[in-house]
Amino acid sequence: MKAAVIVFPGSNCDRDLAVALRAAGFDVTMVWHKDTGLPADVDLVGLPGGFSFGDYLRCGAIAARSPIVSAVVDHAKKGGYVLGICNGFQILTESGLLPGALMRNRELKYICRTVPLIVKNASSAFTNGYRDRQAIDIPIAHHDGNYSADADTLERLTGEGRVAFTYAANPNGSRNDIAGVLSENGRVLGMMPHPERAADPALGGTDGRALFTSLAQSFADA
Ligand SMILES: NC(=O)CC[C@H](N)C(=O)O
Repeated sequence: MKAAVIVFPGSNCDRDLAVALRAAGFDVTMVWHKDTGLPADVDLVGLPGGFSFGDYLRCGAIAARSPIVSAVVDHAKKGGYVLGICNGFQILTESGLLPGALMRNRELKYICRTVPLIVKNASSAFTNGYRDRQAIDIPIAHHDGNYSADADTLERLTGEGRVAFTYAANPNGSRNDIAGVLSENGRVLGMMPHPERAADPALGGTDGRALFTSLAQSFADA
């Protein structure tokens, strides 16, 4: 099981993501954003949280034009798995791999706290270790986490079971309380909350761990 974690200038959750993936059994390679190719036979690409390129223009907009992101888009188009967390989710919408956009939080403030989520789809490769409707606590840390998409897209996401997680108490104004969405084939997940920050008791919580073990189990079963 091979994973690549992409490192952009300003990433700050890349090592945490690598630690969580390694704990679940992945062999992880860190890949610099200027590289043009992913390691051979990579199963999963992780786009980490942080402040890539200082959040200039829009969060994730410059990172989405990095050389490596073309390779990540090709990987996804071939049916590869991609996990984008927080800034990684913003990069996924900016690169067109996921629909919608992450706008400024409703109160225009940076929010950094643990929030309750509801697992809306427990059948994806990312979430099969959870139960449907399970309540979990995961930290958020963002100023642009307000998920927005047009009405048709929101209806499609809900109808196709592509809303992976919702907020139990909406902290940022996201449409339909959306905290994480899946691609049409279920192999790309973008989420604003940080499961890698809740994957070890020493971090104050373990509700994020099942996301990494779900993935590991999915690859083991494949
Ligand atoms: N923790 C993060 O990845 C933050 C993402 C982005 N810089 C924001 O604040 O919205």
